[in-house]
Amino acid sequence: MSFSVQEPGLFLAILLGVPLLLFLYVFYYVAFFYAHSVDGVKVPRGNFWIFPLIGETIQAFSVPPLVYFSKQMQKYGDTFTTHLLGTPTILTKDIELSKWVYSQTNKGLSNAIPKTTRELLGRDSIFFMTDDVHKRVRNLMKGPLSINELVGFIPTVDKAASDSIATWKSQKQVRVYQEIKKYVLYIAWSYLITINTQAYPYMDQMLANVPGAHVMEKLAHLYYTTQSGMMALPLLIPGTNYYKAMKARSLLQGVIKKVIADRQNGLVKCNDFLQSMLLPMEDGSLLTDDQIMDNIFSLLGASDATTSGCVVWMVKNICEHPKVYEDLKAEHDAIKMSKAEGEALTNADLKKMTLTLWTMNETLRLVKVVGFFTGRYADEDVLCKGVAIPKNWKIGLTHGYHRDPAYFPEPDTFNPYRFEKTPPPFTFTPWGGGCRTCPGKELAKIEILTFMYHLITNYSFERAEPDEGTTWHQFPYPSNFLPINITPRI
Ligand code: HEM
Repeated sequence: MSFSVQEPGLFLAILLGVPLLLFLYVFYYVAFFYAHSVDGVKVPRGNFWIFPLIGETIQAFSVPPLVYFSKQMQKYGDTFTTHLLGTPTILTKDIELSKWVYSQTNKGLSNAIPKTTRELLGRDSIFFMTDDVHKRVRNLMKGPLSINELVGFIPTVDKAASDSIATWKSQKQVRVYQEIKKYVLYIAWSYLITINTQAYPYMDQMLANVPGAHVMEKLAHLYYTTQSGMMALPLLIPGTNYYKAMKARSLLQGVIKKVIADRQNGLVKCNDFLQSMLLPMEDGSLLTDDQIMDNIFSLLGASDATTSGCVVWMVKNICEHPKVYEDLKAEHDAIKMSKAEGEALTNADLKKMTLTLWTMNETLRLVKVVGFFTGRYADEDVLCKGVAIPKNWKIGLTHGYHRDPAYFPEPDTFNPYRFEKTPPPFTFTPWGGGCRTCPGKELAKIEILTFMYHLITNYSFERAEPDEGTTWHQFPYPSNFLPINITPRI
């Protein structure tokens, strides 16, 4: 259909009607937005820009998140209102408010995770559990993820780090982020669900059409395909990333379900995380297959970008701080000297890596590796510490107090030695807080310290591209995956 000056009525209606509708919509939205309050308390000051669906999304994502936060916080204070990715959002660096939010699981707040991620992680994931179910599943996970249990896993991590570093022998340059991601994923699979091709002969058949030289590579391929759908538009149309991700997930799901069935039938018994998930919870009930599967998926996802992100930023920081690098060499060389050739690291060795631990902490203080926009959705109107969080709004936790000079003098300077003194309570929260505190932090520490030991004792390294930028795609990482020039140490 076309219209022309022969249809002046229609033309005039469109000419006046469209702007009028747009004006009314924006007017309604402005009124609706500013009228928002909880028990008479208005939402914090801020700006949501003129188009409600877009809000400040473009401004917020076109600069590093820290630049955006500090600009808005200078204008509006430690807690401000904005509109990001279609959601009215309150962002805060206020310690009391953050502490309160972290401590809630069942009082009207749920994890703010995009819909696509939710579908791919699975609805029965720990990330979306609340109330008693969350508590019971956390308690079940506590055992296998405790340091006492993990001590027995250190030799496996040690071998994985040593093997990973050994593959660099013929190379002069490696990209740290790519290498570390392979290592972290391998460990996650090994710990969560022991994959043994002899015990699971059907796996070869199920994965026959998946690219990869062996089962682990095929599983990694499926995992990464699933991951690529996490930030994609939820279009279930052949060819889209989301469609491919859902297909990969369904294949992985089939494989894991068969492994679970073998364990339940007692055909295979392994000492891994999955075996612990088959035990009864404190009320005597068992997890369903879907709950087990979704949580294995969730732990794979939760461990991957975070641990890899931490290591890659640590290596970058070490390259840029020669004194720290020299002191770390001394720390690791002393441990190496105390061990026989090829002897695996022990928990006692890891405990000697004090400066490495401080370097990890300092890195996590400066870079929020879990992504800058973590937080909670309000399932009902919430009033907390004088801040109104209306129903369906998001409260985003920026960890901005990590850069508060009152707690961390010269906060923008990389200085691991500051961790010689424990920071004041709740000023340093890289693992979150309250009942959702990261349950994988002990495993992450073992992976990180062990990898740094093998890297530092085997190679001298320097940045190959000192001007490399940062990509802020969900999780921050060096844009070219941090290429480093390496020379074997004799
Ligand atoms: C350097 C590495 C890591 C960092 C910095 C980190 C950080 C965090 C943070 C801040 C949270 C809380 C998020 C929130 O409250 O919204 C969290 C939750 C979680 N993390 Fe980690 N994490 C790391 C590694 C791991 C690893 C290796 C695993 C698994 C083995 C893991 C499993 C989880 C799980 C399952 C949750 C959700 C807990 C719940 O909702 O109850 N994380 N992590």
